[in-house]
Amino acid sequence: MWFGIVSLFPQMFSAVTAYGVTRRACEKGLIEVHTYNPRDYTYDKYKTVDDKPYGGGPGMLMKVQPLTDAISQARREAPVGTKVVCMSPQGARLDHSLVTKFHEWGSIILVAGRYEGIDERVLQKQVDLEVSIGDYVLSGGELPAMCVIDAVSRMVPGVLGDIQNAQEDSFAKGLLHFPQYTRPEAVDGDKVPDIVLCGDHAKIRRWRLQQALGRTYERRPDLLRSRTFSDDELMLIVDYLRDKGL
Ligand SMILES: Nc1nonc1C(=O)NC1CCNCC1
Repeated sequence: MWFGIVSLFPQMFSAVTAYGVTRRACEKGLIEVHTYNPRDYTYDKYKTVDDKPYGGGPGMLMKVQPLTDAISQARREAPVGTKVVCMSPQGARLDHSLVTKFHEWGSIILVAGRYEGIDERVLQKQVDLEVSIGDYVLSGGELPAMCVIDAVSRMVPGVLGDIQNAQEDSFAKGLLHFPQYTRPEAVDGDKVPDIVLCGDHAKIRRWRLQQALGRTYERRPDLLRSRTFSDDELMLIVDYLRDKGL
């Protein structure tokens, strides 16, 4: 997977290239992260990348030319046809299906804006899709871009080492994750559920499915809206709710 990142703070991306799963993925050549700094595409003494908004208003906007030239350089180095995604609260919400789509693309250019925003003419002419990680405003698009890099990289075969992990990821199944436990078996009298210790993997799988279904029903019923349930799954949810006195 090829990532091109347009950002005024390329050093921030060491958070994904120098740590953990994504670091190892870079070292193994399973992912590539290339950065393009608009400030390197300025021609004035002060390397100006921002300016005041026409019509007044708070803050500054990122100027067209440095940003466009940085995106153009990313396009030149990217695989032919690589799409450009801008991280923005005005975008489509990032979810598992978008992450899957980005992985299927094989390459992506991510624009991480700063300041109040980006001149609309860049969005209209250069950006294929705006994507948001949530309904709140951050200081920059770098952290959202790193969320995309991390989530998409986990889908690349070999990155997690055990392909099952990605398939097991809760949202891969459209459900929240079941509760998980590790040693010790009891903490201040709080014991790991016996079912998890029983050694019967079929029973454990069934209990985990019930927990995932029940939790999703309780906490994120929106995720279940378009899901069709088997009779068995419906019974699992009913039993879950009964066990919790709901
Ligand atoms: N939420 C967000 N999901 O993606 N990007 C988000 C964001 O807040 N971006 C900032 C918006 C203000 N300008 C700097 C970038």
